[in-house]
Amino acid sequence: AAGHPGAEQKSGARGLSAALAGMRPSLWPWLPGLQRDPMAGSGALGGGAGGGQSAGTGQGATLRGPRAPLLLVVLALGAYCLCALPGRCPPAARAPAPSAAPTEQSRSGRRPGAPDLPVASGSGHRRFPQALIVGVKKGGTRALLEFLRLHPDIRALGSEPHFFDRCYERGLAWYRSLMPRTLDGQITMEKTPSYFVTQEAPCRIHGMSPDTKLIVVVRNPVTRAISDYAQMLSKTPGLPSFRALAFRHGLGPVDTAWSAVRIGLYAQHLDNWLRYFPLSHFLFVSGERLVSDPAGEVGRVQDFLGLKRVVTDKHFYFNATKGFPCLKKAQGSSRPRCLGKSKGRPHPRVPWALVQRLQDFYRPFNRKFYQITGQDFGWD
Ligand SMILES: Nc1ncnc2c1ncn2[C@@H]1O[C@H](COP(=O)(O)OS(=O)(=O)O)[C@@H](OP(=O)(O)O)[C@H]1O
Repeated sequence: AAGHPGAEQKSGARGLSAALAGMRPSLWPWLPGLQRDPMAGSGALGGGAGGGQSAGTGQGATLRGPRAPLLLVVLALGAYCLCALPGRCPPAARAPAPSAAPTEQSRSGRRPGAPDLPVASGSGHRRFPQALIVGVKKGGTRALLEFLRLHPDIRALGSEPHFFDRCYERGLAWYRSLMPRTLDGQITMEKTPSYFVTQEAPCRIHGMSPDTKLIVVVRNPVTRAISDYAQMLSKTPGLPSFRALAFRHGLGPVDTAWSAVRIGLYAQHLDNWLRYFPLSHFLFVSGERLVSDPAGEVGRVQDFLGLKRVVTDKHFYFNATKGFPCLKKAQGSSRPRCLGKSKGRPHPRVPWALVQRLQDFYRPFNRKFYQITGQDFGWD
């Protein structure tokens, strides 16, 4: 059911993606010793195209030999599997044309003269998103999207398409076919939190449209990591303890190879995005304020999108049972609605000493993030 939090597509087949993803380490000038790693284990998959290239590296001699067709079939199958495994990519609204290089016009998503895909039924056109919620996982991305959907000038995809991380081979025509129809002046949006930590995502999104507006919901990286772990635990009850995963050998240094830790290195991920987009294309939303003052944060997002502030405090109430703000009326309904059980899960208890160690670990990254964004998120 599109639009329901339960409809979100979550990670899968990570091993294959990880195996295919290329390694791109690069040193951080301001934090010597830390490397930028691919996010293969974090739900941030290095897209199949890159994977295909990695898998093919060094195979030049073989490709010219008699096994070349077999190898090509294997590579094509691998790339196909990355996007075709059940539950990984949402079905297209209708069969799209095979992937083709987009024209300048089709990239823009704003239909400057050239026709969009023909309208089969309903009104409006399916367009590329002009704005994306690109992260972060467990930041509050679902809440933000559901709040924004109340705005009449926003049409958003309910599920996470994972196009720029997992399904890129399906092509831009396929991606656009997933989008809801919009009338002129309406904004198309989608959210996939793993984009923020996907090495290839900024370049790919820039290729779709360099005008794309990018929204990042950030939350204290320590709480975020614990929230991430709570989600993992709900899916895999026998998981090792938080301590065992977050610290090497349970006692040693913080393990940045663990996705729940690595996702919180916001400054490091942002650095990759800033190679493709100027800072003015970003809006950073505080996950904490989204809970304490949802109308205020959604107000900032509406301003950023150039929309009238239609969603205001009159749309929210605080649900004491849930412990979160909820909507007085959900989109397309006259009834109140809170997010589902997967949002606002109880967190496992993590000893205070470990929390402190993680806070200390993240402090320089947080400071760098505040410095780049010009916003103090108050995590330290
Ligand atoms: N209004 C409202 N209702 C419920 N939950 C809310 C709300 N606003 C923000 N949050 C916080 O959103 C956290 C989940 O973040 P995401 O939606 O980004 O998670 S996901 O990456 O899509 O799985 C979720 O994290 P946990 O509390 O750890 O479950 C919530 O804290």
